[in-house]
Amino acid sequence: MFMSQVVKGIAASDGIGVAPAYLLVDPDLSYDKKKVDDTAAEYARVEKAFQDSISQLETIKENAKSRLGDEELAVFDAHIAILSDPEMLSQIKDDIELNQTSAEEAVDKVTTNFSDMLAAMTDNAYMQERAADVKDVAKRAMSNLMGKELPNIAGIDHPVVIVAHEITPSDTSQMDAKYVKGMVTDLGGRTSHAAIMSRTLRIPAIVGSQEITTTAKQGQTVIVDGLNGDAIVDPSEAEVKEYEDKAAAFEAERAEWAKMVDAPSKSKDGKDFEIAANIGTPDDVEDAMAQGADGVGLFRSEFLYMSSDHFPSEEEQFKAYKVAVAGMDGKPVVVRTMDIGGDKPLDYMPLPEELNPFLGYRAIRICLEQPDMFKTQLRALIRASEFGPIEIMFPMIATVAELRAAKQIYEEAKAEVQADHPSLGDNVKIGMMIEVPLAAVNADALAKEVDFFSIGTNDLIQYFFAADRGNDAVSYLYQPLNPALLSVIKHVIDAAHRHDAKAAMCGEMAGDQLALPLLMGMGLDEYSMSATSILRTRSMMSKLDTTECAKLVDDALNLDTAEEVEALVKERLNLK
Ligand SMILES: C=C(OP(=O)(O)O)C(=O)O
Ligand SMILES: [Mg+2]
Repeated sequence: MFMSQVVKGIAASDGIGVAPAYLLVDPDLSYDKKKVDDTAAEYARVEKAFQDSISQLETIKENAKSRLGDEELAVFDAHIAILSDPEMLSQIKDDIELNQTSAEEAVDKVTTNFSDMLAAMTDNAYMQERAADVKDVAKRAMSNLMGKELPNIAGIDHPVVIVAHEITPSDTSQMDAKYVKGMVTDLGGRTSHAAIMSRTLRIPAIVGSQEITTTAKQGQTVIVDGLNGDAIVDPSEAEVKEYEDKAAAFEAERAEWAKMVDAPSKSKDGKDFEIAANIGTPDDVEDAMAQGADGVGLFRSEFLYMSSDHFPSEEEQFKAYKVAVAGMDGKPVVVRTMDIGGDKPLDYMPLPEELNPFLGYRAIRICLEQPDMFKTQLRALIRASEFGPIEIMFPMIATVAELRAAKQIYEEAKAEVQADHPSLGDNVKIGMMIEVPLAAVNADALAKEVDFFSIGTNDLIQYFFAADRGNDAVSYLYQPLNPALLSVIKHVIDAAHRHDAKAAMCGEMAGDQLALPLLMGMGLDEYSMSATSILRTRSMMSKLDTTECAKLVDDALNLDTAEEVEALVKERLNLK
């Protein structure tokens, strides 16, 4: 009898997608050692595999041209150059002729020697990085030798559902949302960066399924239900029909929300709020405007650094910020200074090996240690403020001393810019993220020093509950509705207001339907979220009364568990 399989995971990005599975899993490249007799034929296999690899890279480069910049495209040229290296080819040839080794063994041995040699050049970071390139190229050549296909996200040119053990932010940045109809991973939590990117790209997604890579086979149809976290592998026709209907109902709801695009962000009783967009690159501004965002509440500037192969210069950064702020047409753009480290490393900026990178040398901690690098970003931002309202926000601030040090460096950067452009930067608002528990508790002292707070609940919850945000095994501890957490959030909002600072939120909780009435009841001013969630939130906000929301907060804070709060909110909202 026909049996589809349902794999359950964490719903990470709304929507429903159906397409054949594209496994982002490396093929098995192991081989048996053997002696060959016809060494000339064996070397001819190597030549063919290398030639095929070059042709594939040329095609991938050609296809990616419209989406990637010159620097990213140059990586393909570097890989082609390695495949044409006469020294490497002659060593492979010698090994086959002299030792009668198989093509697989010779390629494996020689490329491993090359990459080990490069990796050992500890005084030359550039050459060390090339070691990874040689490994990458060797993998392609080996798969061609063995007639196995290598996954290649940038080259996908037909509808697929991506199935992977784990997806990195750099994988998502190569995805073309036109073809990627959904994604399902074994690992990851709702606030992992891959999940956040899938929402930005509007790709229905399920993370933390634990078993999708063992259940789904290459090419098998997969339904991704990003609304409730079910992946249906090899569905029946009836199931496909059922989900097509569900997708149509979701689209109808979306069409209803779309009517809110020019509406103000107001509660039922007429209180004004702001609903802003979280963006990763200046290109996302277009979508933010199309979704009617009141501004950008979080520009994750580190993605600018991550998509480059070198440290972006002041001029390069200035151009990017200018595009973003000009694109928002007078609406404010909050740029968070670089939040590198944790799960967002930079290839060209070696960071120390750390046991706990999320608790380590990251974000503002790096910037305060390397003020010249920090100032380059700040000068670019101040200069871009000529083209629209830019606000600057510091990530991961724990103490008042850190905040003051960051502001001091900002003042120095401003003085440098003002030597050429007097008064530029005088209107730039300065804020900080609240994502370290100590900062949340100490919000009154910090609020005196800033124009605004933005609560980063992704990290705040991770640190508050001591539960890695990307680890599905502890995802039950992602509890935005936990009353103890809610009381801390309320304290942060109240502290901001006591000191005339604005209270914003840019963590994923800001777009959470069940959290919305609670946050409105606490008086949160700005809600910054994936652009895809803006209209749904605005629609829901227009139906909520702030006095009733405030009563809901009082009642919720008297409860003891997240489950009890969830039940209470659902009852008040008349949800099942
Ligand atoms: C918005 C946040 O920043 P990021 O998700 O980039 O860490 C957060 O921590 O909530
Ligand atoms: Mg954060």
